[in-house]
Amino acid sequence: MIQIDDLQFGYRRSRLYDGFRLQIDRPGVYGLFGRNGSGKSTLLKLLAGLLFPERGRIVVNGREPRRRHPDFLAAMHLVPEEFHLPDVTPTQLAKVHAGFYPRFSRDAFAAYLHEFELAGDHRFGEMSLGQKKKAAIAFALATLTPLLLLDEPTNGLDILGRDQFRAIVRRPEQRERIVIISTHQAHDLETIMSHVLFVDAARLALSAPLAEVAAALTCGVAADAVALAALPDLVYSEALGEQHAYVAANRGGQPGRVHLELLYKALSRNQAGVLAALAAKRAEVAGV
Ligand SMILES: Nc1ncnc2c1ncn2[C@@H]1O[C@H](COP(=O)(O)OP(=O)(O)OP(=O)(O)O)[C@@H](O)[C@H]1O
Repeated sequence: MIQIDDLQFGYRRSRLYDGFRLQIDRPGVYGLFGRNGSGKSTLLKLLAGLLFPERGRIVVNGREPRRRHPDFLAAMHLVPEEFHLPDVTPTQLAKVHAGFYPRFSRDAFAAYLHEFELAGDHRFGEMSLGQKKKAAIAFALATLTPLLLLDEPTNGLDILGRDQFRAIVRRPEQRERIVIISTHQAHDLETIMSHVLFVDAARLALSAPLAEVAAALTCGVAADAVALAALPDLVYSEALGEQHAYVAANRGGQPGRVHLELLYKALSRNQAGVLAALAAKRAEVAGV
């Protein structure tokens, strides 16, 4: 479980986080979104205890990451965007590093390598960038730590690799963990994500279950400008030739599919509109 209160952090002169709060108390796949430079990688490093808050408090599974307590390290795994693997094989990697993770599953690791079409005896030095990334992800997913942090995991994976990644994350043994995935590849998360987190301007602008977003907002395509103009409570739109893709408040309709790329644009261009639609839906559900 994660609790961040009043976090302040910056590099040298720039203040990246100020009064930042985040609470995660349920397992799930949390998609972490935000503009370039908004601080997603930094947040993952703070959660992993690789960077320390200037002010405020971060607690992960009852421990402060900055203290790097052995119990904390055994319950968390981070795959950074860029990483180095020694020139060994996946099997040798598991032999050496599995011991750090009490829940590590050799069976799951073998199954994930198989899913990614990787051989356990293939040296990392002879693998392509995408293959190394798959091996690192397979290892990370096999640790079964209660917290898993993945920074841009699907960057460098081919189209089938992205499918394979989603298939592994959907497996039952992954459901008990908190998996936070920072990404710009919104489509890669659409079918596996349970919660959306959006960081902006030093704060957490949005933290919501995807089901709540689906109930509050409708993503769709209007046939033309006239149909678009007829939509009540429009939050965001963009032209697609004659047609217009849009995000609008969902007034009493059934929850539909959330188009994450459109949601991201709506949050970037009209954050107040998105938040107002969510607040209205919460009030409606609460019967206020
Ligand atoms: N080691 C560092 N020293 C100084 N500034 C840094 C350092 N690392 C990151 N920054 C700055 O902090 C800000 C946030 O960086 P971060 O990598 O956390 O953003 P991000 O949201 O992950 O970005 P992207 O989407 O481009 O990957 C950026 O303005 C970046 O230039």
